[in-house]
Amino acid sequence: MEQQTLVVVGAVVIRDGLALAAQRADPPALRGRWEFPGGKVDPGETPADAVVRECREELGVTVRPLHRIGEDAPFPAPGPSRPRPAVLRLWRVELVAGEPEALEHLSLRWLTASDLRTVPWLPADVPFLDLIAPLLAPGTAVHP
Ligand SMILES: Nc1nc2c([nH]c(=O)n2[C@H]2C[C@H](O)[C@@H](COP(=O)(O)OP(=O)(O)OP(=O)(O)O)O2)c(=O)[nH]1
Repeated sequence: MEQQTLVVVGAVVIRDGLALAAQRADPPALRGRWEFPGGKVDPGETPADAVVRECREELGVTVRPLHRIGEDAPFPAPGPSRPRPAVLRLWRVELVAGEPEALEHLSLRWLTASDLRTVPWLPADVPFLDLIAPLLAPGTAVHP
């Protein structure tokens, strides 16, 4: 039987020309890799609502989705027995309230365009970096 494609949303929080990147804590195979805060869309939930929910759960902040960045990027999501077909869908979001905290991640970093490729991203995120870099300040952050 064909498996339904899983939709994973990621929030690209940009503030003062810096993009927020989050370092995964788990599962062990993904620990230490970097991603955009987010997760799986729940049944009956819109992807934009999932972005807002995940940012509240993972960062403790309120965000407002602005627009999607690029197209869905297919990737094999790790499953309990074998990988599931999934797509990564990124949204640019505005930080409305709160200061992001690593509630579920190992750490957070604010990245400039030149910092963007200095962290080991999950593979599905890499094609998006060319679209995100032009939205960011060019130089190296003083307090990344
Ligand atoms: N959140 C997020 N997940 C990503 C990104 N890139 C990428 O390949 N993934 C993968 C990692 C995971 O296999 C999957 C998302 O799973 P997740 O564990 O974050 O989802 P979730 O928050 O809903 O967690 P759970 O309820 O299943 O525990 O998508 C990204 O930028 N952000």
